[in-house]
Amino acid sequence: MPGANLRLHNVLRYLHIDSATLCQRDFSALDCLSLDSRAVNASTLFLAISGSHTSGHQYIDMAAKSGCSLAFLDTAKSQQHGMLEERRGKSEHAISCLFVHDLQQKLADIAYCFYTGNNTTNQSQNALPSITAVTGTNGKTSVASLMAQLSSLCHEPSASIGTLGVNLFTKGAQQKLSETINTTPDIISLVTTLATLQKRGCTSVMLEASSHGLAQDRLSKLKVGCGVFTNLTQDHLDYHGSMASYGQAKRLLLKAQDLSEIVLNADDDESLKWQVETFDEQAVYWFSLHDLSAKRHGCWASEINYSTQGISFMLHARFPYFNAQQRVTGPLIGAFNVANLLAAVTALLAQGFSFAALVDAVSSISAVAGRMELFTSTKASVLVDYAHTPDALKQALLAARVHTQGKLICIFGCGGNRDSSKRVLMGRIAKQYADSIVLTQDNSRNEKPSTIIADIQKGLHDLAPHQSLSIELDREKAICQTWQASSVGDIILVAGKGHEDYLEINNQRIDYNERNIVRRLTSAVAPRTNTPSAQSSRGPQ
Ligand SMILES: CC(=O)N[C@H]1[C@@H](OP(=O)(O)OP(=O)(O)OC[C@H]2O[C@@H](n3ccc(=O)[nH]c3=O)[C@H](O)[C@@H]2O)O[C@H](CO)[C@@H](O)[C@@H]1O[C@H](C)C(=O)N[C@@H](C)C(=O)N[C@H](CCC(=O)O)C(=O)O
Repeated sequence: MPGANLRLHNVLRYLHIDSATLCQRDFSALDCLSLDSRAVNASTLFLAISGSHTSGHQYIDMAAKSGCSLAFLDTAKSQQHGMLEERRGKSEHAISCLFVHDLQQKLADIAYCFYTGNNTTNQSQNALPSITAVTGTNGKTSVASLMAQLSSLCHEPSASIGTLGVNLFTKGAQQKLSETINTTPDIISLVTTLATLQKRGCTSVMLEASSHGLAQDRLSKLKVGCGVFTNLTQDHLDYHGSMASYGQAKRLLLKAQDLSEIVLNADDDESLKWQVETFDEQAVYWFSLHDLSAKRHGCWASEINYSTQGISFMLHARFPYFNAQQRVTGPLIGAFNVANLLAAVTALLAQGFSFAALVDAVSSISAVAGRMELFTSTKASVLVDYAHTPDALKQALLAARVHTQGKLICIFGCGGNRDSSKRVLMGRIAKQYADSIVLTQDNSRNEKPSTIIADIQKGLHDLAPHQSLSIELDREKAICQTWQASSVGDIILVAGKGHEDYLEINNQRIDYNERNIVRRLTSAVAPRTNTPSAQSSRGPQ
């Protein structure tokens, strides 16, 4: 790996700027790139470009204050390419500014030169981890995470990049490396992350490709070997204007460099549009909850069982060079997760993974933290989920229902100082889909918890004879007491907090980690097993 000066030298060579331009100033500390003045320090080369709201040029002084010593400024043809200017703003911190023509278009190549020393996209990317991009309205995060877990269980360390930040998986164990501002980061952040991951031994990366990211060309200089499309439902119309252009933005993935394998959802009509737009050299694979038509290659599921231990189904794979089938089991909840798992397995098989190794690996996967995360025990199984809107609560309860053999118990509250109209709706949904309801505190902020609970109760009149309602404001106590009173076959859905690690009460954040509370409670009695026991005969709803 080139040293800091060598990195800069590589970039200057690519830009056809003589290194002597830098007048022998010492930039040896530079070891990373950033587009954002808020993220720079003494070792950052700041790349100032224009955006839709503002321009990086306005933040040169701010970057200097943070210790940044060199900035590249995007410049029109009127200014001389390669001109160096010393700036000393109000802060008295000096910063060297180098003017670069069409900096915006050169960002990817600058990043490749800086981090890999190569100035061709092909060479550079071969040195970095391979990329699978996952797009679609729902399931991106889960599919990317499942793929990274499975790949790491079968092969080398693998990573996911998306809504949950940058996560590195080694033999299935997850390590969070950093947060991401955008689901799909800008090209500079992406190449920076790929270089960091490569240093840590990571060989493959599963990247969430948002429609904004695709529409804004964030991936255009990235070599994406495999693309996965999950589904399309209504979202982001404020940005894309119509479902047609939202769908079109997603399909821009087909134009990604080097895309050779595409995985489509045979149960989603939008996939047909993808199929029509694929290029000859792209191989198409499918996944489905139903038998794939004999002409299609890919994976499907049959004999799906949902239990308090998770999902279990017969995995069928039909690929050009092999056919196989075997039962797989995993601690995941809901038909949508069967689909997510099928998408992940199909994409990995398409890339040459062994069927037997993948089947083995499935039993060791975990749900995404705080998203229908299953904790099994000798009493009820507990699901920790982030659902905090009426629709999300409904979907979580519907998914949990098919796994329940006894009672479905729902523990939840609502936030304070926010949209109060959802409270009664969430009450109604709990009444419609749960057997027992326990109301408790969520982030009440500076509202009285009893007022919030009274609002939820307005949706909980006239419960059926088999239903029960209780109230316990102390959230941890509510969970412990409910679990103590539960029986084998019951499922307790604790909704609202998910992966968060605080409660906001009286306008103060207090430490509160629901996943740890539930893990302690359930594992004190029995460690989690991944082997489904008694299974529900009910199908997905
Ligand atoms: C509308 C939109 O997508 N905007 C994105 C766009 O911002 P922009 O072009 O408006 O940039 P700008 O704010 O004008 O700033 C121009 C330049 O000045 C820099 N700057 C700006 C301010 C400052 O203090 N210092 C500084 O250096 C900026 O880093 C940027 O380089 O380019 C930025 C850099 O790549 C993105 O971070 C930013 O995403 C904003 C944060 C955002 O909220 N985007 C959402 C809509 C989005 O992209 N969401 C999708 C996920 C959607 C989903 O699936 O749910 C995503 O991929 O995250």
